[in-house]
Amino acid sequence: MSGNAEQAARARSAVAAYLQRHETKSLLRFITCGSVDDGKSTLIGRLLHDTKLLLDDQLAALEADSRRHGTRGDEIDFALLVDGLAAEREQGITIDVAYRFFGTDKRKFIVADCPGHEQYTRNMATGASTADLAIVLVDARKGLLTQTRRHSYIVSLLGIRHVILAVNKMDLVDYDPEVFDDIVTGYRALAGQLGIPNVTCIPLSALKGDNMLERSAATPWYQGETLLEHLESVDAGRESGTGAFRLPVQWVCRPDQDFRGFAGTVASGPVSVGEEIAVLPSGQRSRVARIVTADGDLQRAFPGQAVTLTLSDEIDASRGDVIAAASSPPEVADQFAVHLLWMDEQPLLPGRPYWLKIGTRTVGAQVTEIKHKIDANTQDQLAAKHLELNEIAYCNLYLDQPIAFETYADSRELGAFILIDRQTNGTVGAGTLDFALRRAGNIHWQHIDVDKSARARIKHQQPRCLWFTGLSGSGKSTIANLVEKRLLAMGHHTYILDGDNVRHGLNKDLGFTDEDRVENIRRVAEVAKLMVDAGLIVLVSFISPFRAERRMAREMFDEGEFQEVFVDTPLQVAEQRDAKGLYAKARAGQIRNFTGIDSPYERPERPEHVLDTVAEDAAILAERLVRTLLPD
Ligand SMILES: Nc1ncnc2c1ncn2[C@@H]1O[C@H](COP(=O)(O)OS(=O)(=O)O)[C@@H](OP(=O)(O)O)[C@H]1O
Ligand SMILES: Nc1ncnc2c1ncn2[C@@H]1O[C@H](COP(=O)(O)OP(=O)(O)O)[C@@H](O)[C@H]1O
Repeated sequence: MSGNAEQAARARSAVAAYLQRHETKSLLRFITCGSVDDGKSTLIGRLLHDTKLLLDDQLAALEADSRRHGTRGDEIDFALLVDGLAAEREQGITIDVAYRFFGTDKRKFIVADCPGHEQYTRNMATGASTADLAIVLVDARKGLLTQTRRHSYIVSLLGIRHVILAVNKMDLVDYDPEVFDDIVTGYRALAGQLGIPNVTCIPLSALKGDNMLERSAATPWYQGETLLEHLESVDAGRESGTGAFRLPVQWVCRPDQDFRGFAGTVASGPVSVGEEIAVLPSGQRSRVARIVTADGDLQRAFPGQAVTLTLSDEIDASRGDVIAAASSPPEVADQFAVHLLWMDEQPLLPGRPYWLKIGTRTVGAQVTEIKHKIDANTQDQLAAKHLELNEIAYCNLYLDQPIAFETYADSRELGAFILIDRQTNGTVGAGTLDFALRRAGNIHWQHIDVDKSARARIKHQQPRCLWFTGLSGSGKSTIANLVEKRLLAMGHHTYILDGDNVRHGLNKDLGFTDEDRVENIRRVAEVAKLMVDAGLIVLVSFISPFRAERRMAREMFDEGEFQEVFVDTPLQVAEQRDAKGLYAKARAGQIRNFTGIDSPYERPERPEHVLDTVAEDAAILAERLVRTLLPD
């Protein structure tokens, strides 16, 4: 195991042991937002230390560390306690969130601490996604800053309804109530704009301990709760929308013929034996026969419990389905308006296929439109064609299959999703479902009696899509042209879709930015699919520079129907040929985003055919390709 993995495993078992010890107390998860300069680390460190429930070994390590590196003489430097951030690798992405846990007589706490740096929006979103409350820290001397606004926006976006505005370093402004009041007035206005319903403002000095655990004599004008009092007493439980039973199926347990159980964690509930349920998205109904757990059967199960349900009817449900109360099942849809936070170095391109994971379900997904991106610092809405790392946008999202869902306002389990890159399997985005754009049931697939094989039969051919990819001037059009002539001579019914031609009509609105190329390929792949459905042999001749879109095109077709033909001509050679004079123009800076010059070409990894145009003549390559495709 790597150091990180070991650290993560240790942290997990420590968390589990801790939670068990404090089982009967309610749990508050919170996040702290602010920077080290605001005194964030000192605040968390003091909370952990002064509640005296800091794990002993952590404390020992801290005292040793402080003596070695501390900046405060013999005093313990609380900042050291939280600055060692645990790097967590989640789906291939490094997220710096440190989780700390502590408890008092009244409550147990898990605090997520995220770096406050501007670039770390994604870390903050990760920490905030499970939190019930956020402490937003401001330095009394500086007041509200751009980052205060950014943090509060992300807090509101992720549905946190309780904020403590911790006005820190009051000792450095002589505990002046006017300073505090001004900051509070400004923040209440901001919270109002962002729709954060519950805000509690506390004047503090984390360093001196004022109003942390005990009321400070230095702020006689403050009558409210101390920070710890508030954390212990606030009722920040998330009311789930309907509170109706939901269980996303994690796996189907089938040890023998007689037992079939659906295992998962109850997302909302409760659920009882005998209760009528519906399985979504199929809509089949049944009743709960048994609620099985490792410690025996239950009559009733509650949110957070891991259970296996058996049903009284033979019903098909698989991983990713949702079992729900039949009286109020979640909706089913395949198009949504969403808020999306982009977390990858590679930009988000509308039309590019990703995997979407929601609850236990994974489906194909595309952002069909970016409505606008949102400046997290100002909440201004800006036009955007793509999204960069840490950008947030309001988008339309389309899924390959309908899913059971709830809006994020109603359920974090069934209303929050992540996007996963299909090549790298890394998490590239995270978002919340705002509402369904189209109920899956509204547009039906029209059944047509005459099908692809009937159409192909009268043409005496097997419909195919020959997908030629390669640099401009590599020889795609030349060879496709020769192949078509040859096929026609053999009596086949064909059609060529050539980039240059299609860009004069169907795709004349598109240029050569990455996002326009993605859309260019998406459209031509859809057209090619229709033509194959019509029974034709289609030759597509597009640069199609990105693997993701060629893969998307491939996945639209049946097995063996799609044949990728890589016209493998080195850039140097294509540039030398320069049949259209475009390379010369690109080198002279007259054309921007030219493939191979200042726009990438991703070589195919496993094409069905590779044509070496340097070694062989176009006619020979075309002839060989036809013979390979149609050996008789
Ligand atoms: N910036 C830039 N980059 C690449 N190509 C350019 C550009 N500007 C114009 N052209 C001409 O457009 C043709 C490529 O269009 P495609 O639709 O095949 O391109 S892509 O698949 O969307 O990348 C391409 O045709 P081919 O040379 O036949 O490939 C060029 O003639
Ligand atoms: N072996 C070869 N295969 C294909 N084209 C070749 C070959 N050798 C030279 N060429 C020349 O290269 C150019 C390729 O242009 P074109 O077919 O329009 O490329 P693309 O469609 O990939 O942009 C043509 O002028 C063609 O005559």
